[in-house]
Amino acid sequence: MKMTAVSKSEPSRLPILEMRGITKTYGSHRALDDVAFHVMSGEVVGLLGDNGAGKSTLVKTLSGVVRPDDGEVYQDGVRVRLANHADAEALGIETIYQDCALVGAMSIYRNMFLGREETNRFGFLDRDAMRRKAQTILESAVEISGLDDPEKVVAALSGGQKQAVAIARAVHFRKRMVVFDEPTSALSVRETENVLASIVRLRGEGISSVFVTHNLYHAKQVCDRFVVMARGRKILDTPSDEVSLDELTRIIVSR
Ligand SMILES: Nc1ncnc2c1ncn2[C@@H]1O[C@H](COP(=O)(O)OP(=O)(O)OP(=O)(O)O)[C@@H](O)[C@H]1O
Repeated sequence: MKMTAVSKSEPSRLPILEMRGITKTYGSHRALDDVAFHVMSGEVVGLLGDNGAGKSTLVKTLSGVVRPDDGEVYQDGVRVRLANHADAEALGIETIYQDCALVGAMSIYRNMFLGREETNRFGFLDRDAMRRKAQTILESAVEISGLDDPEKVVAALSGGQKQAVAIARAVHFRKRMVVFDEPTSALSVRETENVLASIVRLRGEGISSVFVTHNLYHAKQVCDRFVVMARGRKILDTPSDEVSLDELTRIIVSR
């Protein structure tokens, strides 16, 4: 991993993640054009914009799924590599997509420990330990009904319940930042409220969130700052209390 120290004049105010000059081209189309994006500790950043604005592409660079053609990434002021999923893991970034990337055929507890399975001293999977821990995690991190049995198969869960499992996993493994890619678009009103409450709870734990959504009301409820994209460029970066919903709508629609 390439690590280059940069100025640390204000250590406490360094972003936990900062991207500079991010560019991504598909053929002749610039999906991201010299984008600067940062997230502070415990901050909820709403990533907004019309269809095709570049939100998903930016989120995919954050989660290491898309490798930009150009640009730099810094964590706590130190230049880091973010070129694949393993890099994102190492930087403490968890992405929660609509389908949450959980394995449907596996139980809740197996999904919670996917890739980080606990083993006993003989090297075998310690299912009891994982089951017990999953139970505790679900009880403490998730306020959503239907998640009391860690043995339940994930395919049998609703969209909101799946997201709750993914969120609980992020909290338990002390992620620094959770990226939500349109998490509420397929959820019921109650499930949406639960996801929004989870984002607020994550902030309480000092975990930052990037919240991609088309729903400005939801964004306004939980975001500290808005970043608006249009045609691959960042066109607005503002504290959420400095812009009204009407203004936001106008800015997004006018581009
Ligand atoms: N794999 C790809 N191949 C070619 N073009 C792509 C690819 N991914 C994205 N694009 C293009 O890049 C642009 C930005 O797409 P992106 O999915 O990032 O937008 P978005 O803001 O997330 O839109 P939406 O809200 O509709 O999901 C679009 O014009 C899209 O067609």
